[in-house]
Parts: sequence; C-alpha cells; structure tokens
Amino acid sequence: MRHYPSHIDLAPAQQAQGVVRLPGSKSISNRILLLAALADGITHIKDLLASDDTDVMLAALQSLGIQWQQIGDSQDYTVPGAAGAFPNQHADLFMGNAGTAIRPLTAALAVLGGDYTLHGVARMHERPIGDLVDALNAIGAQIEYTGAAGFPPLHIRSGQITPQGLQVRGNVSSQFLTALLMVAPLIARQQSVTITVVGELISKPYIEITLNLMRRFGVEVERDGWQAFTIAAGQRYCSPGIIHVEGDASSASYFLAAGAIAGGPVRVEGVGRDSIQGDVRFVEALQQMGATVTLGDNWIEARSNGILTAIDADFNHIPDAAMTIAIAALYADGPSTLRNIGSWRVKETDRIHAMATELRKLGASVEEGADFLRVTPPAVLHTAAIDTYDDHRMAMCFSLASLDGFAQKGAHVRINDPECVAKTFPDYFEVFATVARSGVI
Ligand SMILES: O=C(O)C1=C[C@@H](OP(=O)(O)O)[C@@H](O)[C@H](O)C1
Ligand SMILES: C=C(OP(=O)(O)O)C(=O)O
Repeated sequence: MRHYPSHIDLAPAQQAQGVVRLPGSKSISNRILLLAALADGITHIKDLLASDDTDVMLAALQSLGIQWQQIGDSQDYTVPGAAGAFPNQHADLFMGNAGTAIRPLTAALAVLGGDYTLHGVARMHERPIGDLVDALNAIGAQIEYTGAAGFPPLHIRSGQITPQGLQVRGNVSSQFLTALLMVAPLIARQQSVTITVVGELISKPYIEITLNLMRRFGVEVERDGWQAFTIAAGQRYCSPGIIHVEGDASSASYFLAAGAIAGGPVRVEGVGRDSIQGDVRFVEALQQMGATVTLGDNWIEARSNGILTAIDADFNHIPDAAMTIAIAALYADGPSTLRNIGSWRVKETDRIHAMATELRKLGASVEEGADFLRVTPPAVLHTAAIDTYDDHRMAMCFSLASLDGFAQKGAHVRINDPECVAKTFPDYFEVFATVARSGVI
C-alpha cells in the first residue's frame, strides 16, 4: 500500500523543536525475530519495528513454518520457537532489500538443511554475499548462485556440515560475521565452534548487538578481541520470555541533527545512554560539531549553540548515522570530511556517489573518494529536487536541508520517491513535520 505521493515538498522551517517517539530498531527487531524462531519456548516481543525490512523477515519465518502472531494492531508479537530447526524444509523466500534478513537466514538455512531459494529486489542482487557463502560452503554447506557469482539470488540445498576451521572476511559487511555467530550454536552440538575473522572487520558495534542478543537468548560467546569468537558446545537458544525492542538509534540521528542544526531542543524517546546500538555514538559527532546533547535512560536531546563546527573524523563504527553528518556538514563553518566509509558503496545504493550528487544540487562542493567524502557548504543552499535512489536514508537525511541553521537558511527541498522510507521508518515525513512544524507544505 503506497503511503506517500511521488514527491514531497519541504518549505524552509525556522526551528526544529519537539519530542519524537522512535520506531523500533531494525537491527534488534530482525535479530530477535530469528533468535526467537530458533529458540526453545515462546518469545513475547514488545515494540517490534513495523517496516519493509521486518515484514520480509516475518513473511520468511511464516514460510518456514513459524506461526508467529501479532497482538491486535499493536507492535507486540508472540513467536513460538521451533527449537533449532524450521518446520518447512522447502521455501522460496523474498528478502526485499533487507541485509539483516537475507544474511542471517542464508546462514541458518544452509546449516539446517532443506531446499530453499532466496531472492530480493534488483539492488539486493547487486549487494555482495560472497564472503558469507564462501565461509559456509567451506564447512560443507551447499549454496549456489543462480544469478551473478557473489550475489543473491541463492539456491540452498542440504550439505554435510563439519564446523571446524570456520572463517570469514569482515571488510565488506559485518553482517556476515553476525550471520555465522547467530547460527553457530546450531552447529556446535558436539564440539565447540570458533569463528575466525580474516583481515579487517568493519561496522564493529553491530557485532556487539549480535552478542548481546544471543546472550539474552541464553548463548554465551567467548571472544578474542575482534579476531576470534568461540561458542562452546551444547548451548541452545532459550526464549527470554518477554523481550523489548529499543527505539532505532539510526532513525534518532535525523531528529537529533535537526535539534543541532535548527535550535532545538529536539528529544527522541526510546533510546538512551544504555542503548546496545552503536549508532548512539552519533551524538559524539554532534557534540564535536558544537551541539549540546543530553542523554537520559531512555531519551536523548540535542540543541544548537550557534553555527556548527566542521568535522573531520572516521565514521566506520556508525556507517548508517554517518549519512546524517554529511547533511549536518552543510551547516558547518568549513569543509567536513567523513573517512573510512567505503561500505557505503554496497548498501541500498552507492551512497558515496548518491550523497555527493545530491549534495551538489544544494550548492555544496563535494569531493568523492573511494572511501571518503569531503563536503564544503555553499554560501546559500540552493532549491533542489533530491533523488533518493530507493534508499530510505537518502530520503530521511535530505529532509534536514529544509531547516534554517544559524548562518545558513534552509532550502526549498523536493524529496522524490519518498516511499522508500518504508524500509525502516514508514511514517518518517509525518514525524519530521511535527518537529519542523512549518516545514511541510
Ligand atoms: O548488522 C546490522 O544490523 C547492520 C550492520 C551494518 O551493515 P554493515 O556491517 O554491512 O556495514 C548497517 O549498515 C546495517 O544497516 C545494519
Ligand atoms: C545498510 C542498511 O540496511 P541493511 O540492513 O539492508 O544492510 C541501512 O539500513 O542503512
């Protein structure tokens, strides 16, 4: 069901102020759904994210025979766990463009056995999965590419798994290691399993989310830094009973940046200082740019202190929220550089190229490197029609260019194809309008 028209026009808004209740975290929602499906017992999930990415995970689990139930119209679900094996051994699964669905499910289905096909939208078929397939096939899985080698779609058949010497490369996506960690207890029945990371690992905080949630479902992982992860034999996933999904820290970045750019205060609720999501560290970048940020147990608030200070920093640990910094850079007192963001090239779109192209429409000078972006703000933001490349974060980030900063007036911004926000935040523009009240026409 389409929610938005073909474009949304945002008029300049003088101030951002208000309180936003965040939708649930995508990373936590999809991990919990899979762990609950694999666990012993019934899991009661509170505040699951409602979005395209969670819909594909829910639909896939249903096709695999997991009879989850939504409680009325709420975002609370019950998931009866299948105790380490899916009831259906044959399924054709549509994965949309959800990395957090296809990567862990590929690993689970490959080690559990059966006959499965996994495919997604056109862009999903351009997003790499080769490092994960190599790791799994090396221990006896039977995964074939039915399109281009290294990319979905995939055909998975039953293999003979001998889980010794499991290793994976981590420099393209941390989701490959997450996928192997999540299925490791399923293959560590008799003997412990060690996963060795080959070379550099990117997006490290997402591994902490994985380990934290595995622990909530009763599985402990011993680790040697970021190099090796060992799952002792005989551990099973057990339902924690009730589990609550935190608000999404990446989604929080748009509202916190709004407060930092255009006065504030803007408060987000649902995530706070004890969050398990690495993207809460986005606030450190805002603070470095001169904003005042206050953190509570379950809320974060940002406000401006005048023109933002330009930033030059490594954003490898927060690749998603870093896109928001590229827009905040339009309001800074000089050029900002975002470093070590090479993974942007293999996400919903080539985000380095898309970001550079669209920032230039607003009048910025942008230098695009293999793994960095340098943004020099223009004297005056230009009126622009922003293309979104079917990337939710492009649509959400660029809404911020409609805000008045201290030295920079907000632009008239047209967001083309805003529907793409459904990937993680289906009513983003309604919520944005409550903060930038005069901004939506
Ligand atoms: O594990 C996760 O939940 C995610 C990991 C990150 O991906 P990479 O590890 O590919 O950078 C992030 O960009 C993505 O939105 C969610
Ligand atoms: C990279 C993202 O998604 P995915 O989980 O599909 O990798 C994202 O949400 O920014």
